[in-house]
Amino acid sequence: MYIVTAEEMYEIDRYAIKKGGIEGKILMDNAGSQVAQRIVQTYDTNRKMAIVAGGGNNGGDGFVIARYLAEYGYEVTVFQLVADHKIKGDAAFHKQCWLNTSDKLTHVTDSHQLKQRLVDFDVVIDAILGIGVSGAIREPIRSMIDVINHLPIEKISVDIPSGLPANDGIHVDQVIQANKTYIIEAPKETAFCEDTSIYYGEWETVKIGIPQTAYVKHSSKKRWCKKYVRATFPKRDKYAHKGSNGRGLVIGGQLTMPGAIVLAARAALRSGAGLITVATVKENIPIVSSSCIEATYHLLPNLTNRLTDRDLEAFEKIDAIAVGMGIGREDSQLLSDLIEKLDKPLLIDADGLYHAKPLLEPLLQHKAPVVITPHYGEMAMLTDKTVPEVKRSPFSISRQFAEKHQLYVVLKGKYTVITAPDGEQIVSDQGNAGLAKGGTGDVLSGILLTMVMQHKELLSALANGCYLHGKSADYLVEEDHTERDLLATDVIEGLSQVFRTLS
Ligand SMILES: NC(=O)C1=CN([C@@H]2O[C@H](COP(=O)(O)OP(=O)(O)OC[C@H]3O[C@@H](n4cnc5c(N)ncnc54)[C@H](O)[C@@H]3O)[C@@H](O)[C@H]2O)[C@@H](O)CC1
Ligand SMILES: Nc1ncnc2c1ncn2[C@@H]1O[C@H](COP(=O)(O)OP(=O)(O)O)[C@@H](O)[C@H]1O
Ligand SMILES: [K+]
Repeated sequence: MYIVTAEEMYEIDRYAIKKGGIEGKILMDNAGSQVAQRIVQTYDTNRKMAIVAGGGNNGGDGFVIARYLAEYGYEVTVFQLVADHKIKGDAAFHKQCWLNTSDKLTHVTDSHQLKQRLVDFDVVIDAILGIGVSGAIREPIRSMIDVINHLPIEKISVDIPSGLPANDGIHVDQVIQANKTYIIEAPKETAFCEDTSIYYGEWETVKIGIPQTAYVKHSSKKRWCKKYVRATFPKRDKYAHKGSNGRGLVIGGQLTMPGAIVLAARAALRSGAGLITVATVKENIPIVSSSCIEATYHLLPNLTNRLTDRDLEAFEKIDAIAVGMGIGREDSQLLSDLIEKLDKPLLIDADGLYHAKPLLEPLLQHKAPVVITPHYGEMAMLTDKTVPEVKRSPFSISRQFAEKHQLYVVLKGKYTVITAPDGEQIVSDQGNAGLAKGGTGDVLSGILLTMVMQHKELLSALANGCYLHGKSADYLVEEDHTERDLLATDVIEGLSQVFRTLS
């Protein structure tokens, strides 16, 4: 499934109209009829339907929905919230179609009037504003949205809750709080931003006949799902040996944080790595090795000094490195040596990200791919922004950072946004609030380390890793655990169930 910005959606519409030869009027008819069909499946015909229509094409969809719902036997009234001259083009065409068969059209000019009218209805269908919204919401629409939000009736939004922009990063002013949104064709960025997804209520997409090629050409973002995982997940070679499944190195684990590397190493092994070496301080090894006996160990005198020739020689055999889990924030030369002296794919997580911040220049010169896996707080630190700023613009901030520093960014959260250095993005929305616990990020790093070693294409490697992590948590919560008791170690054990569903 593709995710779009408003600009991309307009390009996609234009492509369907110009190249596909499907007229805008037909697309609008398809949109309205598809939404109406969904409504029919949810509500009895004795429910009174109010459609609130604005002046753009979203309002046009509203007129089409009215016509189809009336055909299905509902009592429908359209409340037109703008002056007649504002309704143009395809929307005016469909308004006329409605008027050809019905006289149920009421002009409403202020919010008091709207409130009085709507009290008699069971469901309000919000076709006020679509993806063409810009700037602060103007009166009287602003107060009308407020009135609708305060009415105790079901609210169904068409394409997007009115008032909400499609793109991330825009200040949200006044928005319909929908119970359900029928999104036309492709979800917009704001459906995957923590601050704005709430306005959509539940949502589903309706197809209106736009060809897939339009998305391939004009969208740079996908929502990752099982279909993509199956298509990109590497097959395990029957004749594989441990060397061919990837030799990974996990570096980290201060004396106070040995658990972080245990989780990462075990997750990497459970994800199918051939060999995992843990490089940590001597005192940690008895603890770590008793929890992860399959790994091998490399002693570091500390996590701050430069790497010795002996270290570098040992690391030469490695296919990829994950560094930073439980490494602490003391001044350290370790990361700069890994960047300068080894040309291995490098995944940097947790405290490693604090060490990476002053090394963004050398990281740009690193000969192998670099992946960073920040949560919102770490991303705010890396970009000198605040957490609310990152939350408001997860797509644009990740893209700017990935393009500028030529690295892969995995911005973790309820919606994890994965960005390639060329700006292509994937959203992974598997997982649940059971993952909101210390250690689950370390597990993700281990899984991603293995994925990086086993895939040819890195963006799908990272997306597949996030899918495995989230899906494991989802299965565990559906069966043996709850969001409350789920632990990071459980997520490692749950991986086998996810792998089974992929074969
Ligand atoms: N081929 C197409 O173009 C299709 C478009 N569709 C619908 O068309 C919508 C987009 O249509 P439009 O581009 O006409 O955009 P809108 O329907 O969002 O309408 C934009 C109009 O709303 C008003 N407006 C914008 N910002 C405002 C603000 N801050 N305060 C008050 N009023 C404001 C302006 O008068 C502006 O012209 C989509 O969301 C979707 O519902 C569907 O019908 C499917 C096909
Ligand atoms: N509410 C949530 N829904 C889905 N996934 C979540 C949620 N909260 C956290 N996660 C996931 O859990 C992981 C937490 O990582 P992180 O914050 O780095 O934890 P830690 O560093 O403590 O191990 C990320 O993969 C994130 O996407
Ligand atoms: K709307």
